[in-house]
Amino acid sequence: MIRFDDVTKVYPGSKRPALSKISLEIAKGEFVFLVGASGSGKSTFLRLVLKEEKATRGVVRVAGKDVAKLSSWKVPHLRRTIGVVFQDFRLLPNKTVFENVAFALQVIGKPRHTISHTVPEVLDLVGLSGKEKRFPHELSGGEQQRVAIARAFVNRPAILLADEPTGNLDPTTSLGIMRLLDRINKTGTTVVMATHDDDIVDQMRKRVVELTDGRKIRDEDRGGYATGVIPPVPGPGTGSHPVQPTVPTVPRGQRG
Ligand SMILES: Nc1ncnc2c1ncn2[C@@H]1O[C@H](COP(=O)(O)OP(=O)(O)OP(=O)(O)O)[C@@H](O)[C@H]1O
Repeated sequence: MIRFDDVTKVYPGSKRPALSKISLEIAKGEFVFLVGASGSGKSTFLRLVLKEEKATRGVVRVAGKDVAKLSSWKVPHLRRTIGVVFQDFRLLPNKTVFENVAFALQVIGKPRHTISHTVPEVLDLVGLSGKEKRFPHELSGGEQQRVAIARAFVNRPAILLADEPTGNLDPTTSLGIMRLLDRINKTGTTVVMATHDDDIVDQMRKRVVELTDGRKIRDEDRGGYATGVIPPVPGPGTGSHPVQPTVPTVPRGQRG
């Protein structure tokens, strides 16, 4: 679904690459966490997928297509197959919940009758039925992020990119958002999420790709936020502070 072949990105005027020689494949339906310190290149990775930035070297493929070879009139089509969610929600403040989600369908020319039945469906999916008429300032942060996810998902994109979606939320609210992203992933949507949230990564046990200074230093199935330990599975009797087993982790592709 997403494939990087030896991709390097150097921003104009910068000496150090934001991404350096990244090769990686994300299959349809995968859930991948992108982790790494601030400035390690996570957002740049997402921008290259969206063709908001061009790779300096290497090839970025999305749904089998080399994005560098897409003519400019095909870029909106590429972006329609990708939903995006940000840390700061980016809702339209003077539109209601319904209108924020409906707008995503209006701009791609969906007819009114499609909008009137699709928007309530997706608002139900994200747990916001009954709040259609609220404005963003009348919602909690978690609810605003649910609206943003509804808007990103209403067109059933093949890929959902999330850049620090829990960055402004408390731990409990964050967990609710992660459950929602997990549900969306289970519908077949490929999810790539950049995050600094170690608790979330440790609890979810998904594929983890770690970047340092633009280089990929780890790609691990069911990984934790940090290298070297498999996160604990909370279970009966473990309480809220389960003992963390220190066992070798399994690099991607080497699992038996
Ligand atoms: N538009 C730009 N022009 C020049 N340099 C940029 C630009 N955007 C990002 N960079 C640089 O590229 C590097 C990677 O930045 P990027 O935003 O991808 O990192 P990040 O891992 O997403 O960071 P954060 O976790 O803080 O969002 C950084 O050194 C940053 O300063």
